[in-house]
Amino acid sequence: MSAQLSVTGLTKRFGGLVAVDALDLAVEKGAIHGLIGPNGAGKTTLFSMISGTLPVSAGRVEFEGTDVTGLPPHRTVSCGMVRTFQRSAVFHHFTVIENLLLGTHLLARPTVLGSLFGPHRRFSPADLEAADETLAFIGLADYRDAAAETLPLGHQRSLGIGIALAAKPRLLMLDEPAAGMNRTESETLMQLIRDVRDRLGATVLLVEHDMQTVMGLCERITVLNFGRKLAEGSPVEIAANPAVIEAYLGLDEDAQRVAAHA
Ligand SMILES: Nc1ncnc2c1ncn2[C@@H]1O[C@H](COP(=O)(O)OP(=O)(O)OP(=O)(O)O)[C@@H](O)[C@H]1O
Repeated sequence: MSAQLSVTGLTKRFGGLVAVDALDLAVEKGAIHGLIGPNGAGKTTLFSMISGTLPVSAGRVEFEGTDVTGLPPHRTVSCGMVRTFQRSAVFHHFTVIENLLLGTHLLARPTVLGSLFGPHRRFSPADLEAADETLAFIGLADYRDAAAETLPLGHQRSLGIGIALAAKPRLLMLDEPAAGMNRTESETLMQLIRDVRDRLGATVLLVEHDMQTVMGLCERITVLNFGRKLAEGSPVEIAANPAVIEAYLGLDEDAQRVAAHA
């Protein structure tokens, strides 16, 4: 099977620091693929290069056979790749349905102002219908007209995913979606991510520190360390990999989480 996302020799240098070092990564269509690694391993930098928010120093990113290296974010979105950020990216003062409506327009525009005040600022009945569909899909129909800032963290994260879904991604990239969540919230999130793959057919690539979420959700996991690929395999293979456990040693919390799944 050929990869939907193919990263070759991708490199990011910040002055003398090589944050991502000649990395190769293949993500299969329809996979839920996890990216883990100790703090500073280069996970977010990799995401940012793939999604076009950070220029690459070297290497190539191909999506569905097209070279998307260095394209700005609104172009990668048009190609079908949508990324969320570590902190939940919702518009706090807007209602839930307004957030989803903005998502439709925002993600495909180069600037926020362009989306709010540009020629397409009026929402059509079709936009509203699509936003309501997404609202039901993310399980927030009861909160339709609530201000986003009043939602609990788990719901805000679901809304963040809903905003990303408005752009109809074929690859959804999630940066630490479960950060700060309690177990119940992360279970709900995991089900939503499975639904994104199973019901919408999107591939999911996620960075996550919460091992229970990663191990329970992903079919394939890539481990980064110092900007390089340390290991790749199924959750069972990764949890039993001595190099992976070694990389996490000394980082007490993460080490315990990895060891707990070995
Ligand atoms: N804009 C920047 N300028 C300089 N150095 C940076 C910049 N962004 C990241 N780095 C450095 O690059 C390395 C990789 O950082 P990155 O945030 O990608 O790691 P990460 O694996 O996502 O870490 P975490 O799990 O803590 O989010 C780190 O050493 C970081 O300090």
